[in-house]
Amino acid sequence: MATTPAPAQDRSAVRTLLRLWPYVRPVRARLFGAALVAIVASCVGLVIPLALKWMVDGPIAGRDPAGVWLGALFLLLLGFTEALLFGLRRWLVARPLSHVEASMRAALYGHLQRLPVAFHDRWASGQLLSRGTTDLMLLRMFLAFPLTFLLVNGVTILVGVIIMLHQDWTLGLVILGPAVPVMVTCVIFERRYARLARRAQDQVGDLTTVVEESVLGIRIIKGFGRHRSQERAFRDLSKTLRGTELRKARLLATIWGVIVTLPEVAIGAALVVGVVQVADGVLSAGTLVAFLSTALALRWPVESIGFLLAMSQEAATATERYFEVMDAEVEGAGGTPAAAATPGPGTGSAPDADSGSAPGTGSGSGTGSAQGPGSGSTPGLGSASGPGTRSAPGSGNGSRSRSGSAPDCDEGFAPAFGSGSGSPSGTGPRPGSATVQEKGLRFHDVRFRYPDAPSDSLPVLQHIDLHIRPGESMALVGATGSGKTTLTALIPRLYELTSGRITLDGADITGLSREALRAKVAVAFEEPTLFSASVGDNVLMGAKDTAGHADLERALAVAQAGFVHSLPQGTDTPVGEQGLSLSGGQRQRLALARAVVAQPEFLVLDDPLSALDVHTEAAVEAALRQVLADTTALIVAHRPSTVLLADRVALLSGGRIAAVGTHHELLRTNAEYAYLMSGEEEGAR
Ligand SMILES: Nc1ncnc2c1ncn2[C@@H]1O[C@H](COP(=O)(O)OP(=O)(O)OP(=O)(O)O)[C@@H](O)[C@H]1O
Repeated sequence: MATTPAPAQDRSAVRTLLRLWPYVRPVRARLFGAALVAIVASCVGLVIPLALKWMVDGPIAGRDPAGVWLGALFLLLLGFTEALLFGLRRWLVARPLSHVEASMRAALYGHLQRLPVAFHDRWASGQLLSRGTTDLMLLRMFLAFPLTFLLVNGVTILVGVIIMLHQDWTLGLVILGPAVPVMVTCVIFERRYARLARRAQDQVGDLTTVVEESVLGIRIIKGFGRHRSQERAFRDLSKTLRGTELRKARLLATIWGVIVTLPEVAIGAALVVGVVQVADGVLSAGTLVAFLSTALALRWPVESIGFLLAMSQEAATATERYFEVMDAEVEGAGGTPAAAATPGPGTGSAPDADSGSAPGTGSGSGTGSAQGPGSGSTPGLGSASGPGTRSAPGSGNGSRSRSGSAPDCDEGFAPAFGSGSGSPSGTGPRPGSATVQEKGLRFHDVRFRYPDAPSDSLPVLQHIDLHIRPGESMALVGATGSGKTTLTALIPRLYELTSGRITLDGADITGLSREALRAKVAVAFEEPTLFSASVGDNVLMGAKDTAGHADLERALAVAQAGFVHSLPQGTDTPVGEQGLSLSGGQRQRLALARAVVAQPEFLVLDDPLSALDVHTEAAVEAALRQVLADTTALIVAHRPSTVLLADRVALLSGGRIAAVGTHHELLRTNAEYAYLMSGEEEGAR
């Protein structure tokens, strides 16, 4: 399970909450206005005891009914004004705060999209979901309530205490007696509550993860009859969360008890002292009434401090959790076009070449201009121009021309790669363009270790030197877990290299802007992920915004995905969440269509035909051959039928390229390869 970073110890809640300022800034006028209105409303409430004093010492003592009616009317007016002002405050904050919540949520979502895959590998999805939902709701509630009322209540208490001291300072001191113990309790409470709030909010994230996994994996759970154990896991987590929530409630109850009891005792004591003073004739009855009314009016502002502090702590925790994600470094947009155009030692081989770019700073400086000259001929998907009529793979001389077998081979395995007959246009060196050796897709001494792997563990890939020539397709074969998927993920920079370089037509991929890189390279993964959108939208996701119906149809034809036309709404049919309304093979064909729709220069396919029946596979292969004729491709393959799509095969073993050659050469010369292919070899022949 992914983890979340350990919570910061003893952080300052105020400092943490201040980080919200950039989001609150645009609505500051409304917020301050609302706070001012609330302060006025509270102070209006404090005038009521003074009006009472006037009534008791005046019209009531003088038995003046008209005065009493006048006083009552005045009290009614004050009460009405107070209610109206509090209503106005609510109206002032409601809309801007929902705007703050929405903009924070949008910023979080945008940031999540830009974070590297390594980040998503580390973080449980439930933890991210809970940050985007529960935590942001807590923040909105904090801005709407505690933020204003901690200020409003503070001012109200201050004004109330001044009024009370002014009425009778001895009674005032009696009332102020519990202030110090209440404050000490609040400080202790705050620290403990902060720890519990953090724990509870993390546990909500864990619970969300379990729910999400269970919903997504419902078929497996049902298929294996695991619903009871899932329920148990869920129940255990909810029990833990309930325990934390109960501890929070107990803590809140304790502080509430202290905050309510001590002032009540003080009011009781003030009442006794006051009555004695009135009896002694030192204090007027009206003053005592006013004093006690003021003290009672302050009860709510004092009592609410407990839960306002609790809500503030929860908001501070939510802020902390929110910024744990927002502070994570996003993928840089890439290097400069210059760097891209001039490959060479040191150009961007550092794995963190793009790190450090703060959100929003990645200005995508690189553009398509980074492409090597001569590489721009976009292959027509269905055109099958030139040597598309490749002879049966495995013949050792793939009819597709190659630019010589020279030093593009790896680590000394250089079986004679066929007799590359003829030379394809666009592969020869031109003045100022990348040399023959540089053209195509090239791995230069690539080493890779997953960012979260222990530093003393062996890298998944090391000393990878591989050259896929322009227009060539290479199959990547290796045992399960040998690192094939990892290798393919490095080309579109889903992960940064630990060391070494990958170049496309001589341009270091770290020097290309992400946009330019992803425009050149298209990928289809083994797990075909679809989104809850229409079939057409899912496929066109791989194309430029300008792509239209013709591109869609061409890509569907290549992927043999004609089945979409028999769906109820054709290409407009929604595929449902994760495309689960389609079969695995159908999903895989749509993912393949998405990869080829943009007619990419470089195609990376991770075992793209694994879920297809033999007939569909043969049809897709026939169509794919046309695409591959003009595309430089790396195809992860487990089966000879897929391997046969490629001109050459690279065998990945022990994290290294162990051999490169044609299918038949490797079958003859490499025991491991022969073993890997043996399962289906007979059938293929
Ligand atoms: N995100 C990750 N974090 C850490 N290690 C990983 C991660 N993904 C894969 N690995 C490890 O990297 C190694 C290579 O995995 P990879 O998926 O590249 O193998 P593969 O050759 O594609 O396997 P298969 O043929 O089964 O698809 C495995 O040992 C795997 O455990």
